[in-house]
Amino acid sequence: MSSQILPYKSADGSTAVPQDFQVDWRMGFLPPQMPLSRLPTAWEAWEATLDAATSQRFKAAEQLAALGGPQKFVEEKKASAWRKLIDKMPVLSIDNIKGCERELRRAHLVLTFMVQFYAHTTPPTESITIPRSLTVPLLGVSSELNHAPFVTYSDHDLHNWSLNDPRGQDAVPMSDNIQSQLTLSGTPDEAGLYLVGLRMELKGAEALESLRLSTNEIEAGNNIDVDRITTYLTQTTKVIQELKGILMTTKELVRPEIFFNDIRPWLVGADADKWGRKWVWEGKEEVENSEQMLTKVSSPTAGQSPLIPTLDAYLGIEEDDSKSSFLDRVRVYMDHQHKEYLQSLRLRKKVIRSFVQSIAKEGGTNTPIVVAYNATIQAMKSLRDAHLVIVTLYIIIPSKKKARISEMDTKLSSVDTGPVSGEMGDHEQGSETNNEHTGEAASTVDQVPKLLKILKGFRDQTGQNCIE
Ligand code: HEM
Repeated sequence: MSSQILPYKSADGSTAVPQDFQVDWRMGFLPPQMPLSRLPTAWEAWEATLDAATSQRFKAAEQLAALGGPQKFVEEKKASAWRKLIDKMPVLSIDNIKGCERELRRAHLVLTFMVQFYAHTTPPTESITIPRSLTVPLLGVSSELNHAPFVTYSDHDLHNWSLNDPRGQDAVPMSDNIQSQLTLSGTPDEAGLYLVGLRMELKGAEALESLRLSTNEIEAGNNIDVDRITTYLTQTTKVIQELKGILMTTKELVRPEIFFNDIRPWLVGADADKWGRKWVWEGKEEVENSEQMLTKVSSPTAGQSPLIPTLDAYLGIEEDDSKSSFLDRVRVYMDHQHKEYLQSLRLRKKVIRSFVQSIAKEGGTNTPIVVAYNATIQAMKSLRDAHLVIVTLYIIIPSKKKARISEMDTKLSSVDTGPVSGEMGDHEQGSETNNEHTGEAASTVDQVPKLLKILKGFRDQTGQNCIE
């Protein structure tokens, strides 16, 4: 497949030719080549140990907290046996995959999934110590990739797919032919969750291309074809409307209670442990710059996708302080080329918007290009409306329900089944906002107004960018 790197201007506005920003005209932020489904045999120990975890369908400690009796005992025993395998696993060298992007991406996915299995099957009464066999290669791989040493949207979506029919790469529409490779919970709902992201990335690539072409034409500055740019904007609007439709298919593919109870607990960050434990990373001192890397350990979220912020940036949507600080927080989890690409667009002058504004000044807001631009802005606002519906269904309602149930349990029972005394106060790495990603019930219920305020703020601010 041919891959085209998008033209790029550096932050100071000078033209620069990127070596590789890994943005493909057809795949958008997905890699144009199918991600590896297995590492070479030298790293088979990792693949086999991950297989052992996925095939046993472990339950996370948070899920087990709701169980009792023999079932809980059996679950804890089988996960503990698996963790012992990891403890004994040798520290495999990554020297032979240095410089090999696909191998490094697969290694990052495999290692971060094993870290999540290891940490989240550790009973609440024990501390979480990620063994050297995972810490050292994970930090090494992350350093090579210049990526956070934690599971990110880039892992579970961008670099976690295969084609149902590899021969149908061109014959079958990609979005019908694509599926995710790995899940943590083993549920079809988790595969569905990742599929929605994959389909949005694929569809979104079409809008990125239209906006790139518009920007280039305006920047070139000679004989700008206003009708053509109007058409590009109309095409972009249509794509954004389709993105909304894809986002809403979450309701068909993912059951809210499965998301909240079975998927979410596996995706909780190291800075948001339910029992306030601080994760220990054994062997981290063996890897240069590990302390700095290990500050990037928050829960993954589709908010880490560069797609929507890149569309915002191309359209010149204003960022207030809240939006800027949100983007600054999530961009550290993006693939570094995507992060740089997004950053360059955010810092660049608003090429399309300024052009449309200048036409509106002369010709008024009924000019076709102004009408087309405003329709695109409205479509972005409407996409955010749909996202709010999803957040309400998948996080807000279930977290309120869970909080109600635990409140009733507390009233009914005098037995404390919660954290071991003394553990709660040790939440050193935590931050208020980190739980928002996965909707950690106990705290999210208190944070619901804040989360809604932020997301509604982003939605309303988008709408205010219509040219009047
Ligand atoms: C069940 C599905 C989803 C849930 C529960 C969900 C939840 C959330 C939450 C809680 C936030 C705000 C807090 C944070 O990330 O720290 C957020 C933000 C965001 N999410 Fe989602 N999300 C879902 C699917 C998606 C998908 C598929 C996309 C698109 C690729 C997406 C794009 C975004 C964006 C761009 C933001 C930043 C806010 C904005 O720009 O308006 N989300 N999401």
